[in-house]
Amino acid sequence: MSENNNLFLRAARGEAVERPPVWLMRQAGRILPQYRAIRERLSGFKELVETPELAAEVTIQPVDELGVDAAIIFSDILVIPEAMGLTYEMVEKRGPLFPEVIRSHADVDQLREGEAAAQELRYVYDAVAETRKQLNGRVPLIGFSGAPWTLLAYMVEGSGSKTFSKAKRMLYQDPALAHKLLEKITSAIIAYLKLKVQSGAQLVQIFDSWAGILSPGQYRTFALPYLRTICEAVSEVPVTVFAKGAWFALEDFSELECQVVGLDWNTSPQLARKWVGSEKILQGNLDPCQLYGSPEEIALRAHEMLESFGRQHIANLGHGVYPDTPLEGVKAFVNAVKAYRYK
Ligand SMILES: Cc1c2[nH]c(c1CCC(=O)O)Cc1[nH]c(c(CCC(=O)O)c1C)Cc1[nH]c(c(CCC(=O)O)c1C)Cc1[nH]c(c(C)c1CCC(=O)O)C2
Repeated sequence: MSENNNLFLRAARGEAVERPPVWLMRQAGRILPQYRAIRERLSGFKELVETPELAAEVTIQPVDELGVDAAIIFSDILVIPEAMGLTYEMVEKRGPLFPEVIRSHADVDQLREGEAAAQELRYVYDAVAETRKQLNGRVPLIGFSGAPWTLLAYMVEGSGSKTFSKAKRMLYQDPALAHKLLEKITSAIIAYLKLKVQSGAQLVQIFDSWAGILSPGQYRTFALPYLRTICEAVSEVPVTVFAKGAWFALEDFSELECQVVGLDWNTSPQLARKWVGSEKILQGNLDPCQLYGSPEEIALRAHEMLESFGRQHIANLGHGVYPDTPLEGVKAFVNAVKAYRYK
């Protein structure tokens, strides 16, 4: 079947579409039995990320299995810290771990930045090119990166955390050090995203997963200026900014040079539209836990969501799909969106 579906890109560019496109954050992963089968054969998560043929294979799995309108390249936001010089480990059932973390100006001085960092990630560009080749126009391919603040959070904290208090402590005790690190991260992200686009990524999404733990003032100081720089620098393709928990910054996002703003489930579509303004496309935002419900209930809630967003919308969950979500629930969501038509 060689169907060419560019609904997602048309919607992201603000063109008129017959229904909203649908995809899910974290669609390539443990919800799919096909993914788990490949994962079990391998030494670990990093082997999958660093082998372009395998990364391409799992990137395309949700397109085949779920019928989503976009693919997102299988990788991780932590490849950037690693390219800068901080190796990460993915510990089974516990998540990311950085054996070495950033504590001082000397630590930051040693990190690679910009093009030098981005050149370390050849395996990602190869995976993007391979995926585009195999997709052969079926659906557009999304590239992504972590946002500067979220990457700083991992590089200073060293692992996931409820509070990220070590990372936040740096913002209060040594803001100059934080800014120096954020600048280096930002230059690496920009070079990385440009190479990803050159390799075939057709839209890029910036994940600011830990936006919601900053106060509005801190977000304006330590996150927004760097997001602005990235959005201005990456003008080749549409850009999506997804800052989880940052409802307080939605008004600021209206001024970013991005086309799409991702929303978590804590924000109502109406309020988001009011704050973000009429220009941008909104993406989201069903509660991932809704997919534990019955298929009928999921279809009903998806329909309600689509009605309250109206046009200029890309359907998604409000965060990544949880690994233990029944496939039946995921499919009920995707199919409900695909059955919808704008009036
Ligand atoms: C914060 C963050 C990370 N990684 C990512 C984010 C931002 C999105 C978000 O807020 O959820 C982004 C990411 N990570 C992964 C993708 C792949 C593409 C997709 O969305 O389908 C994407 C877009 C694969 C992955 N990244 C990871 C997995 C699971 C690892 C496995 O297969 O064993 C996958 C499929 C591991 C990972 N990677 C990360 C954590 C905290 C973990 C452990 C928690 C978990 O297990 O989900 C860091």
